[in-house]
Amino acid sequence: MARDGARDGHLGEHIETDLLVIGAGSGGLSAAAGAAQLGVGVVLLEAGRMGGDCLNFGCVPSKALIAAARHAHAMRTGAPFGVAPAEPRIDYAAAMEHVRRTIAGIAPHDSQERFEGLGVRVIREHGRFIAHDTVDAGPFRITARRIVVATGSAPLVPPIPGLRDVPYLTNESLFDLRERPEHLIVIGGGPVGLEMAQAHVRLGARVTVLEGVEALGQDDPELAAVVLERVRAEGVEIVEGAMAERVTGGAGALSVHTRDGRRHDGSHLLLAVGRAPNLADMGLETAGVAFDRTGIEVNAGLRSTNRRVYAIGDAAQGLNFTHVASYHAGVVVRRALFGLPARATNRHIPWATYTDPELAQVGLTERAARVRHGDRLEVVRARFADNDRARTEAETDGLIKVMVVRGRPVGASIVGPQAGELIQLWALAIASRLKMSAIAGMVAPYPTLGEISKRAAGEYFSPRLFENDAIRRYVRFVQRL
Ligand SMILES: Cc1cc2nc3c(=O)[nH]c(=O)nc-3n(C[C@H](O)[C@H](O)[C@H](O)COP(=O)(O)OP(=O)(O)OC[C@H]3O[C@@H](n4cnc5c(N)ncnc54)[C@H](O)[C@@H]3O)c2cc1C
Ligand SMILES: NC(=O)c1ccc[n+]([C@@H]2O[C@H](COP(=O)([O-])OP(=O)(O)OC[C@H]3O[C@@H](n4cnc5c(N)ncnc54)[C@H](O)[C@@H]3O)[C@@H](O)[C@H]2O)c1
Repeated sequence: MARDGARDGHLGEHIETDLLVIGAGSGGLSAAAGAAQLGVGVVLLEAGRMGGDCLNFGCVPSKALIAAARHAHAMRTGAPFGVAPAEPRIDYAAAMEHVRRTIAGIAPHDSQERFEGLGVRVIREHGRFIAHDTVDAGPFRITARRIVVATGSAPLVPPIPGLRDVPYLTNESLFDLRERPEHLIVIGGGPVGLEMAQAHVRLGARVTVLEGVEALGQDDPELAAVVLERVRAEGVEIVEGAMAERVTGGAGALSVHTRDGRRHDGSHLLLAVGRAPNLADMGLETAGVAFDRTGIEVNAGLRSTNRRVYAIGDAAQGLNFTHVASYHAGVVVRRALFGLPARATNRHIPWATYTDPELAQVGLTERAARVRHGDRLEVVRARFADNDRARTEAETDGLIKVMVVRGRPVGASIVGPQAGELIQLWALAIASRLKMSAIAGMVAPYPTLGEISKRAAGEYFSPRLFENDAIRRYVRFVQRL
């Protein structure tokens, strides 16, 4: 409902609505679509591009560039298959054109027009709280019964001396490049850094990754090591324990000085040292919404310290993934619109890093499971080297580890081909509290990479079956009968 704003001293339009969503990225779009389709009045604010980070600067462009790089890599590595290896002639601008086309192809799904078609009132303005239930956005003042903050995050720019004096790239500018960097220095060995490092080396750039602590440090170190070994073998120089402390030089010739006293020279610099939630200039204090540098403080129902205001996705404290933002949106819709006691948990949330080989995780890592469950933990493993499909593809690097407590998986870690696809079975198993017997009993088509999951479950039961004297005696007894 819109009313004349002049009465409250505001000269623009004053809108009253059931739900105001701030931010049209993965989280905000899911929340707005869900609510609008239930017939609720929704206003959606977006200050930048519809689709947010994932579509414009994150998942989609990075995976599109990775796909281009995979083609280049395949040309160099055909020898074992009898295909003469050839050094590809790479048109970096054309690879980036594939990135642009991919974004453009998906954009209509996230567009203003589509959301207006769903009945959402889309306003392309920056939102700022002026009261606990009211947000100003350009000429609009919006009062809402419920407000969802889905403002996402931006690349963290640390206060490294000299950094602001050199042209540096982030995920927001990298995909605008049309000329291949000659020597890309990446600060940060997390998923952004490693995915883009491998893509660039495959596309013919020299690449150095400087990681202050441990590369891919959020993942199981044994599995992360498999990725790092491959990425290094492809030519990326990965320096761990190399905290960037100072940057010197200028466009085309810059140097990063690390705490260990070394200097690393390159032509371009990519910052990939994490994310900062987009919460500045939002008037959150005015609205009584508590937050810190990691995001808005929320309870299990994703409600902030202001009971009308929810926070989802990268704007909330917790994991930063597109599927988490969408999952959060579902929790908020169920809670705010249906009044259901929905709660968000990370217990069953998977994530994957799309290097080659891929690295995927759901639930507890071995280290975390050991701390939580102590001696009750059993870890079963299976290797891609023992998977027939992986052999046919000559993709035998990698393994799966499943953390099991009292017959149920509490975590799974996979490094290897299509780990991001393979982790999904374990995400389902953990979410649905399935037993290992359910996985062992599943019939998987042969030959598939997915058989590795069944094999891991088999590893759990093998010692129980084949090394159990009572079972052996019973089988002998049945045979005598
Ligand atoms: C390079 C890279 C690769 C990634 N790859 C993956 C991947 O493969 N898989 C995966 O799951 N995740 C990936 N991520 C993470 C993923 O992009 C984010 O977790 C996801 O986009 C978060 O969604 P969101 O809705 O919380 O925020 P966003 O998508 O960032 O959307 C927030 C929106 O809010 C708008 N906004 C901000 N403040 C305001 C305001 N005050 N008023 C109005 N609008 C505002 C912004 O303009 C933005 O459009 C990647 C990230 C990066 C950087
Ligand atoms: N495949 C995916 O799902 C995917 C891909 C990319 C990004 N993401 C999301 O985006 C988030 C951000 O990714 P990211 O890789 O930017 O951040 P990250 O926090 O995961 O990794 C950043 C790395 O930079 C290092 N670092 C920090 N300061 C440094 C310095 N001064 N010098 C050297 N190293 C330094 C840290 O030790 C850390 O290892 C991830 O947490 C993830 O949630 C997901």
